[in-house]
Amino acid sequence: MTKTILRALRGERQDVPPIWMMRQAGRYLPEYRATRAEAGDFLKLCYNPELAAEVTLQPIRRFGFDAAILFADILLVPQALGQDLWFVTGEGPRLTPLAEAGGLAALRGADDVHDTLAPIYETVRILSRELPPEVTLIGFAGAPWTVATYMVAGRGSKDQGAAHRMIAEDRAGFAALIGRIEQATIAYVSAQIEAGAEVVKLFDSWAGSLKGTDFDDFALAPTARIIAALKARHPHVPVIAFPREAKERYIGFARATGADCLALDNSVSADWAAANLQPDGCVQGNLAPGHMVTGGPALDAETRRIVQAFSGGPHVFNLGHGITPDADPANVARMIEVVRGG
Ligand SMILES: Cc1c2[nH]c(c1CCC(=O)O)Cc1[nH]c(c(CCC(=O)O)c1C)Cc1[nH]c(c(CCC(=O)O)c1C)Cc1[nH]c(c(C)c1CCC(=O)O)C2
Repeated sequence: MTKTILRALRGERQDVPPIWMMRQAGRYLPEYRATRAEAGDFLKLCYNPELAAEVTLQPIRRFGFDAAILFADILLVPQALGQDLWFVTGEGPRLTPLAEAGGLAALRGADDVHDTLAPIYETVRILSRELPPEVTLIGFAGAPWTVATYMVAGRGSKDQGAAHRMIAEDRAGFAALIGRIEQATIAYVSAQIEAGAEVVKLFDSWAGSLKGTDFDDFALAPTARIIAALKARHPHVPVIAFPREAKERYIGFARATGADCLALDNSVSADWAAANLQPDGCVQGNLAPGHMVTGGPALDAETRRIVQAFSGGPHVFNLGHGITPDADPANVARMIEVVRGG
């Protein structure tokens, strides 16, 4: 029997939507914190296939989600391209800003990423052996724009100002950077699929800060080219696109890029998305992650409202963004119970 997530991604409506959660392996779980301590730090955990597979499996064992997402990070691609990467506890990722690191010319070619990323493919192989047969394995990468914002600034930023400045000052140079990330992403994600990933998700977490033709050139077009390249090699592997905070640019995004499913943030309304996006294919997401912290009757009500809003078409239940470290695992268990009819 085809797995529930694959059925949804192929456009099938189901009475009970399949469910998984962004950042389901993470610091809100005590078993994750223990395994990360055993690995040493977050990056060592990403590059340790046995332990990365272990943390991927933890939320499956604890909650029985319908999908597991490979444990890794979108910033491993810039690292594989040769940019220094480290994480500052409590603050987030740091890279040597691209201009200081010698610019695009100093980066490796897109086909040279596999030496660094080989342990990730090993994690995927372990997971495809060890996951329960009904659970779907999702691979992922960052979309080029979001990855580029970190590469240019050397860190996360609220407004992605450094990348926008580069677009204004050197549009051709920025387009070349996007092209390099795009090629590396195709190589990386193809290798994940060949190792056993059954679905791919492309995270464009900062898509919302691109407007007009910048959105077309740096969010929509690179995503469309990546999906076209993946579909040429692996036509049966569904792709989930996540142009977070794209607002009205969500409309038509699935059709224009060839994505099989749109992941929704929690700023769009479920009724609007059901009317405007679901007719084009599967939708995923939308529950505000804060409910995993606060729980209670509002969690039940919002979960039911989203299930109801999307009940007329293909739907994968998920949050609108990643679960936060202060979340209570009991609220996750309750959300799943409500989705499955409790
Ligand atoms: C922008 C982005 C990143 N990474 C990712 C994105 C896109 C999705 C989003 O918008 O959140 C994607 C990501 N990061 C991680 C995963 C693993 C799979 C999963 O969802 O469980 C995935 C899919 C692990 C992680 N990636 C990170 C953690 C926390 C690290 C830790 O354990 O200390 C995890 C579990 C670190 C990370 N990684 C990144 C940041 C900004 C941070 C710091 C912020 C934070 O701490 O939450 C870059």
